[in-house]
Amino acid sequence: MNQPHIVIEARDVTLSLGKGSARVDILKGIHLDVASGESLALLGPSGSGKSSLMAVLSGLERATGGSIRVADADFGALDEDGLALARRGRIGIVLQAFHLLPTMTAIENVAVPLELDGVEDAFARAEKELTAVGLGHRLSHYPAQLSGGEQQRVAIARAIAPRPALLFADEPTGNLDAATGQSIMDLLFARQRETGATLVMITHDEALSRRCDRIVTMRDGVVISDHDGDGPNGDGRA
Ligand SMILES: Nc1ncnc2c1ncn2[C@@H]1O[C@H](COP(=O)(O)OP(=O)(O)OP(=O)(O)O)[C@@H](O)[C@H]1O
Repeated sequence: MNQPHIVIEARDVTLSLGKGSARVDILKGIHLDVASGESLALLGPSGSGKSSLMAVLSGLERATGGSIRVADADFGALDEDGLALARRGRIGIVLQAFHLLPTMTAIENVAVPLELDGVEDAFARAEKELTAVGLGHRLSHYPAQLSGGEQQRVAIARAIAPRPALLFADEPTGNLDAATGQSIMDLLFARQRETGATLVMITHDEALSRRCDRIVTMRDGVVISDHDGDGPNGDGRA
């Protein structure tokens, strides 16, 4: 069998903020390989460093030490512009607060970033993505006219529309009721598998984490466990 392609390679990654007595060591030597197409849940108590790890792996924040390669880009060797370019089209992010632009309709929220990236059929693609998440009848609605679950579906469509190799999600169901959260996760997993994207998802929900191929647990800035979940590429082994 072929070796899986590694899309995230983190080696001894550290993140410290502040200087002198104000210095806080947030990530204390993270070693992580994530294979293409894998879904990975990041679990851990509040303050354990999950969001910080996601920020450095997605190129939003620069690690203090160690090395990070994502989709064959060496993040340590890139300046801010290079990091922005490396993220563009390769990395999609879905956050707990949906961060839709309130003055734009659903279709504009998805299409305008595509247009800025030079995609020619941006509106046609946005319509297709919104239809795929069940919002074909809500294209011209503004975020304020949509429910929380619908807004999160727009955010998912927007993150997936550029066909990123990597999808990061930070508690994507945190603001939704249980039933809506469940349907959003069904959708996120379905779209992730259809597009072959790798998914890294922060969650506090252990049941949800088990739906991923792999569960990585952090505590106090380090990984304390890494095992298979029940997702199609994991086999449920502890
Ligand atoms: N800008 C900052 N300056 C100082 N400390 C920070 C900063 N950002 C984060 N921290 C600290 O780093 C630690 C890790 O934070 P992080 O947000 O990554 O944790 P988390 O596991 O995602 O938590 P949560 O589940 O509550 O979102 C926390 O102790 C936090 O207070």
